[in-house]
Amino acid sequence: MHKLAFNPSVELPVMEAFYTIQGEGVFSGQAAYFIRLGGCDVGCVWCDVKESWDANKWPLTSISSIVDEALKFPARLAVITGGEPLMYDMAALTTSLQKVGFVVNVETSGAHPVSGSWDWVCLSPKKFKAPLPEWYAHANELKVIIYNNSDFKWAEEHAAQINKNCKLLLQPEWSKQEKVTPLIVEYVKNNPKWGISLQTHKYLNIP
Ligand SMILES: C[S@@+](CC[C@H](N)C(=O)[O-])C[C@H]1O[C@@H](n2cnc3c(N)ncnc32)[C@H](O)[C@@H]1O
Ligand SMILES: Nc1nc2[nH]cc(C(=O)O)c2c(=O)[nH]1
Ligand code: SF4
Ligand SMILES: [Mg+2]
Repeated sequence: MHKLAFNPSVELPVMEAFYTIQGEGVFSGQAAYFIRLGGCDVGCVWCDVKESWDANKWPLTSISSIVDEALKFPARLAVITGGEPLMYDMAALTTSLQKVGFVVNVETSGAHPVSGSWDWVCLSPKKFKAPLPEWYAHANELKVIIYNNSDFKWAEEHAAQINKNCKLLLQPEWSKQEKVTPLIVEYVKNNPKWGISLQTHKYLNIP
């Protein structure tokens, strides 16, 4: 195991934190404070936030100041994303946010072990580094990115292992949306256990 140069129960590399509307998934349309942690080793070729990958680029920020900033906005929904937030032990960040009244959601690939106290888990499995099976019990939302036709099979492989209460969503990869969105529409009509998730913030031109 790689040893971290910082203590994730005290501080974390924060690329950015911003108040916006959750654009994707079940919470789409809800005001939320996003905390984007630096660092990811999954390497998705189509990742829309590749600047996040190198954790060393981003300032170590104390958990208390992350929480203080979050409290400046009226919503009490926090979304932890990245990068891959589960690169780090999420216990301190999540419990600190919950203690002051936040509902705490995560966006994760599931490629790293479960940690943290989550109110809602969006699991978005990646072919580039598959999720650990322990995530299937924790996921509230399985959000599979469709980049090409082979991703429908990948989606079903994870749906077969997920807990029965988990929402199943297919989301077009942004650069391939014109090509894949019609395929997703037909797929969902034929396989109604799935729903569609769009990156609505990109249409709204908000962060
Ligand atoms: C940037 S990732 C960060 C969190 C975590 N590493 C993950 O992949 O779930 C946030 C969400 O954006 C999705 N995403 C990333 N790049 C995308 C793209 N080009 N098109 C559509 N969704 C994308 C991911 O699948 C994930 O659900
Ligand atoms: N508005 C907005 N909604 C989002 N949902 C998931 C995002 C992410 O990058 O994790 C994201 C994001 O970057 N912006
Ligand atoms: S796991 Fe998430 S942050 Fe990492 S490369 Fe893939 S989409 Fe980007
Ligand atoms: Mg995003």
